[in-house]
Amino acid sequence: MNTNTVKKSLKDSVITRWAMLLLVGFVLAANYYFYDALSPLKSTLTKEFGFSNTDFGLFLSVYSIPNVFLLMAVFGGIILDKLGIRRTGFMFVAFMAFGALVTAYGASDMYSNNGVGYAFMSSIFPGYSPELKMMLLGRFLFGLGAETSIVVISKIIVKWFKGKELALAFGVKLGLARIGSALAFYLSPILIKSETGWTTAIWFAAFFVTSSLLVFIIYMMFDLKLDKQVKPDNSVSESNEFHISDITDLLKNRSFIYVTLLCLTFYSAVFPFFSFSADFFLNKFNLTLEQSGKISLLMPLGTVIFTPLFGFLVDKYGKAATLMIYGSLILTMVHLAFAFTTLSPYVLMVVLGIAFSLVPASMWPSVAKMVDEKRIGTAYGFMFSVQNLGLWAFPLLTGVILDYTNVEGVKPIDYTYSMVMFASLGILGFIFALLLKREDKLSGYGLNLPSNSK
Ligand SMILES: C[C@H](N)C(=O)N[C@@H](CCCCN)C(=O)O
Repeated sequence: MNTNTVKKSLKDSVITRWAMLLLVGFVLAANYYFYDALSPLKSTLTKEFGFSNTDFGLFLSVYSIPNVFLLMAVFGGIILDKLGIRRTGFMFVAFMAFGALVTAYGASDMYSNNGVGYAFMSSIFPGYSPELKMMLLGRFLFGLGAETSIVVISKIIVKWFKGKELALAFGVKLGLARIGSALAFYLSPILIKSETGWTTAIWFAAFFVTSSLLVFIIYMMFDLKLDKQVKPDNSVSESNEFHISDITDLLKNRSFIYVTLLCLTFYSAVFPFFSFSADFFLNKFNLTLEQSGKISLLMPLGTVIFTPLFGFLVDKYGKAATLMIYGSLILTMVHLAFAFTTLSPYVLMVVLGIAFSLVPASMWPSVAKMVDEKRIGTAYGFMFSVQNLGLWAFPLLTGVILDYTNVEGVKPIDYTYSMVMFASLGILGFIFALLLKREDKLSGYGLNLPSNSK
């Protein structure tokens, strides 16, 4: 045998590694679809179950509770680095599917007609409707699974693409996720009119997530095969002891702290805004639900094109740290324009899509430069838990601000103060992006260098 022969593995095949990306991209698209599927239904939920703005904010934010207060994304990341991709991925995608089904059940007639759990939910916290409580439980379980499954998928991308087209792969993966979001804003307003009743929109979303569990199982077979090729002794394949120093080392890394704070502020100005956006356009521009849903979906659709494009540019030319600064600045300007002008929401949503491509396409691959691959699950998990603090607090705060600054039942709802809050988050993100770039000159991680030069 020629010992100089370099053994090729599955990940050396371009077709196989991009096919893997499509598989996990499907799981991610289902995840994002469900996350957003109920946003265009805000007014329907008010009509059917009497949801207030705050109730709706609570429903959105409960997704983040397991990740912030139980540190599930951190534990998920640690479990991932210890148990490996297959076991952790299966477990958390299953949680996500179960949570989605429970949410749909909570909105269904089956449940309202004294179904399982109805009597119990009616007996606790009587100030809230039993439907809201069951849906909150479902979204809680969904959030518990969804965030860690994104961490798992991120590690899968690093596993197959590190040293190759990493930033492009992250960009395409995010593009697939955003197709899920865009589809939600397009399909939900259509599905609520279905003959089988408005809850069809939620059941469809829940079955989409459930089907992604099957797709993940297919991915697991390839993952196993790759591990057998790369590490013949599979028994030790991805096992890794967790040390508390894994977290303390991260906390001592200033670049990591700045990127985490940027992640917190930037995403808090995007996702919570996006969840309210259909209702915002409907109220500010006096549109129908379908029209406003179509404006909302322009942002994720824009990112489908721009995120892979910026990912490709970051791989080739670098400049990730600089692009994060531009992205935060554009985000701030768009929110100010939403607050104080009547500029075309179509144009502004596309511009927001550019901002929402610049930062993710540069930020996530940059983390892989700061952290050892063996600890990438812990690092992403930590970032997600911090980020979820914002994804918990800001939808809730948006709902509270709306209820506080508007008279109940009076239309149109005024969103100005909420938009100012989102713009302020954009400014904070801009400051953290500047600090990150300055720190990079000292740390030498080379965030502004092309992907294959580090
Ligand atoms: C919401 C979720 N925690 C998140 O941050 N999603 C990111 C993608 C994260 C990819 C991490 N490698 C997004 O931009 O959607």
